[in-house]
Amino acid sequence: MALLEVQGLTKSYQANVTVLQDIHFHAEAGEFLSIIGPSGAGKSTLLRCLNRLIEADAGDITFDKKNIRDLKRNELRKVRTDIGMVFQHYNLVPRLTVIENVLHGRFGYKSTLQGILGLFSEEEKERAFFLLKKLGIEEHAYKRCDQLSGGQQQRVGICRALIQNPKLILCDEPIASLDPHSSKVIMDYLKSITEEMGITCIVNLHQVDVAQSYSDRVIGLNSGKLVFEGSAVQLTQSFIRDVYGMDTKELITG
Ligand SMILES: Nc1ncnc2c1ncn2[C@@H]1O[C@H](COP(=O)(O)OP(=O)(O)OP(=O)(O)O)[C@@H](O)[C@H]1O
Repeated sequence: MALLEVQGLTKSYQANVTVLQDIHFHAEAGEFLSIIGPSGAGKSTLLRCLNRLIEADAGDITFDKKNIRDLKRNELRKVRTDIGMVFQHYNLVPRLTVIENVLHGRFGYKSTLQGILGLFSEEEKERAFFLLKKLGIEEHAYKRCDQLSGGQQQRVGICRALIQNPKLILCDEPIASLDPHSSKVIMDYLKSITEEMGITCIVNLHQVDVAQSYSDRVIGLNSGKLVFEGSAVQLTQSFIRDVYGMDTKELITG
């Protein structure tokens, strides 16, 4: 069985305006899956429905054999420790240090009091340093996050997701605020996470060429409908036109 199975997912924010319509797809363990589509297609809504940051109206989301949409608050909290999230604007606490931000990824495992007091074990701290080293930013561990570049902050965001020991990482336009070099660094790290750690990554992207280079599979949304699902190789010009209604040349990042 796939790690994640989505069936018939539907979402409207307002009556008669369907943002996601009957979406079906799956993601295997260790797979790198991109979601592409024009602005407003529903990519962020879809990603956020997966961990119930946004509540879908209908459909099933089966993650690790559990139907996410049926879970009660405490069960959902537990399942969310298996699902990391990486955001376009990093969502770090700017005045806190890099290491403190990374350790925030352990909050899902703590009681409220432990969380407030910032009680972390030596093992958790060692793991945080290990991850910072892996992402090449251990020298910045004690700097405030607002002293880091965008690319470095995104690496902190990835470390914070990884310290959860997730099975799945959802990345909502992780490179949309970054220059081409930093974007490549982040995409390379995300790819290595799937390959070396076996963690599934689902990544919303605006750049078709990036999706094609990094993904095992791509899904394409247009106006809330799934209009493509297949391997990067199967994503031909004709399918790209179905997704965007235009030629790829306008979508290549260069
Ligand atoms: N909270 C909300 N309330 C009402 N409508 C919303 C809300 N969030 C998103 N929408 C609408 O839902 C549609 C899909 O938005 P969504 O952000 O999921 O698209 P997207 O593909 O991620 O777009 P982008 O690439 O520009 O980020 C858009 O028409 C948007 O205006």
